[in-house]
Amino acid sequence: MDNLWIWLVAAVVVIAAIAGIAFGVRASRSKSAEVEAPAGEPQVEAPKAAEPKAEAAKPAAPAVEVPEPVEGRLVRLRSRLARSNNALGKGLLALLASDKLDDDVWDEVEETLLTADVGIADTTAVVESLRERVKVLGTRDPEELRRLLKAELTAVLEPELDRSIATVSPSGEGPAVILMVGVNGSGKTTTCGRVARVLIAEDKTVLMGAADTFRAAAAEQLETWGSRVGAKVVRRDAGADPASVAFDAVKAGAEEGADVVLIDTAGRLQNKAGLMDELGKVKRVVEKQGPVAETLLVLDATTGQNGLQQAKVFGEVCDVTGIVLTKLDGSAKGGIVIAVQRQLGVPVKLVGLGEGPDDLAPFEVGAFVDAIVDGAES
Ligand SMILES: Nc1nc2c(ncn2[C@@H]2O[C@H](COP(=O)(O)OP(=O)(O)OP(=O)(O)O)[C@@H](O)[C@H]2O)c(=O)[nH]1
Repeated sequence: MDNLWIWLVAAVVVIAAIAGIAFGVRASRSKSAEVEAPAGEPQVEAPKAAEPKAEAAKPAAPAVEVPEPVEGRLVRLRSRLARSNNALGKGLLALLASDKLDDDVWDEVEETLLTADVGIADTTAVVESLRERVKVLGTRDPEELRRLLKAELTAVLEPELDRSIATVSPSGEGPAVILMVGVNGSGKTTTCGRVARVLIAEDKTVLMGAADTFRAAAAEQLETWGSRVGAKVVRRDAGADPASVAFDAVKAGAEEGADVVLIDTAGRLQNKAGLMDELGKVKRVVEKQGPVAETLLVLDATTGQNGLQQAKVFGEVCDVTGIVLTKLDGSAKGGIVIAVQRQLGVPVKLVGLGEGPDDLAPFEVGAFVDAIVDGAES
């Protein structure tokens, strides 16, 4: 009997020990699972051993961005324009509000416009017309003076010019080809990427050609811009003939039915004859497949008079149809918009007001003048 009790107790102890070990293992498993799951994230079930490995290793497809709508961009970026050109509007309004509007004051108005790079001919035109109207109306009311100043600036900015970006080929067939030209560092590659976003926001299909084969990083930079919005980029090795890359890009664009092909070219100094000839060749070769729809000259607004000289030389080499003024957010010389339009006889179509992907805005005369004159108050 005693032996039976001893056997019974021993059996209970053994069963309890086995149950304890099993429970311990389960508890520690679930604990380690808890530790592995990042805080705040839902716990994901561990993949079953039978699942194929390749599936787990597959990289996630990059998300395609939806660019910001184009309409109203300049209004959104107005504060940057007003901030960089605060002195211009403020200075002009302060002068017009002087007790006595005599010759000295008008000389100062002229000086302020010239300092903002408005250019001699337009400065003279604005001052003469403003002076005449103030005299005829006999007004000294600040609101009336503000209105007159805005009207004069608007008039020299030629609001009637067509500032749209061509998205149809002049031949009516194949993609509209847009060439991006300018000196080194003016922002051509960035502008190519940002124009692609502008066009994609307007439901166009875009392909880009990396014909800047001179700067090794330019093609990669362009590919990054393209991949963000799902636009294909045609590129070749560094040092390849830019004209042949441009040709291939236009061909690929035609084959794929793209609406627009944007060609990024290498930055060139306007006084380097060889490079300028090369640019002419890019254009000629592209035109074997059809006329170029648009040649956009990308100018850095901070370069002032030098930018005007660039505009002149590029205008002679490649028939510029529109100007993109970049870095206006960093320039107090917003008057360059007026001067460069006058110099080339073609409109400023786009302005860059920051380094963000959607900080490129269609140029609107009204919003620009408002930012410069009214921005002075903020
Ligand atoms: N603040 C500001 N920076 C800009 C703007 N547009 C371009 N940039 C900057 O200007 C720099 C030069 O731009 P890129 O696009 O590389 O110039 P690029 O003309 O292609 O240069 P190259 O290939 O050397 O001729 C970059 O750091 C851009 O982010 C703008 O509107 N505002």
